[in-house]
Amino acid sequence: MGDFLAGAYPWLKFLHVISVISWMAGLFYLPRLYVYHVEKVSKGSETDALFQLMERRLLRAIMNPAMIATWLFGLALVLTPGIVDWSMIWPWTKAASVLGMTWFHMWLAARRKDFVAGMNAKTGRTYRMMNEVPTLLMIVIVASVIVKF
Ligand code: HEM
Repeated sequence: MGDFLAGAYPWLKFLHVISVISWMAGLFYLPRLYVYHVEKVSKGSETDALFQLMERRLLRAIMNPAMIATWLFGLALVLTPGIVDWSMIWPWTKAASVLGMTWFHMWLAARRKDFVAGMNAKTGRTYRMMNEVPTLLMIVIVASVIVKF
């Protein structure tokens, strides 16, 4: 299995990065949709239904599959011989940040259910602030995998 993963390494990394880009696009865009949803749309209106549809499609059709693919190809890279040296710092900062990113994804999914139930209690300001979370985590992750401190 080690030999197979080592041979497939460039392709695994290619697939990992493509999945990451798709996942991140959703992680940046969904909180922006929530900002406009909470600030500009009245509950029960036609626009409310349209926002709920866009949010559901973005989460189910793009973000969930992209997150799963990112994890699968990322874990395959972890198992590839000679790629991760756990005595260094970067695998730990990366691991902590991807767990944070996954938590953020789950938080967004829970907030979508609040909108569906007509029970959103968060303000546009909260969603604007939470929008910075994936940016900060992305900076730590990319520094970890590129600089490899
Ligand atoms: C979800 C769990 C994840 C796991 C288990 C994982 C694991 C890995 C591993 C082991 C590598 C190979 C490093 C190397 O070749 O030296 C890698 C590469 C990479 N990862 Fe992840 N990763 C995950 C999520 C992410 C996320 C969320 C991002 C971006 C926000 C990301 C960005 C990258 C990039 C840009 C590379 C290529 C670095 C290079 O050029 O070598 N990864 N990942």
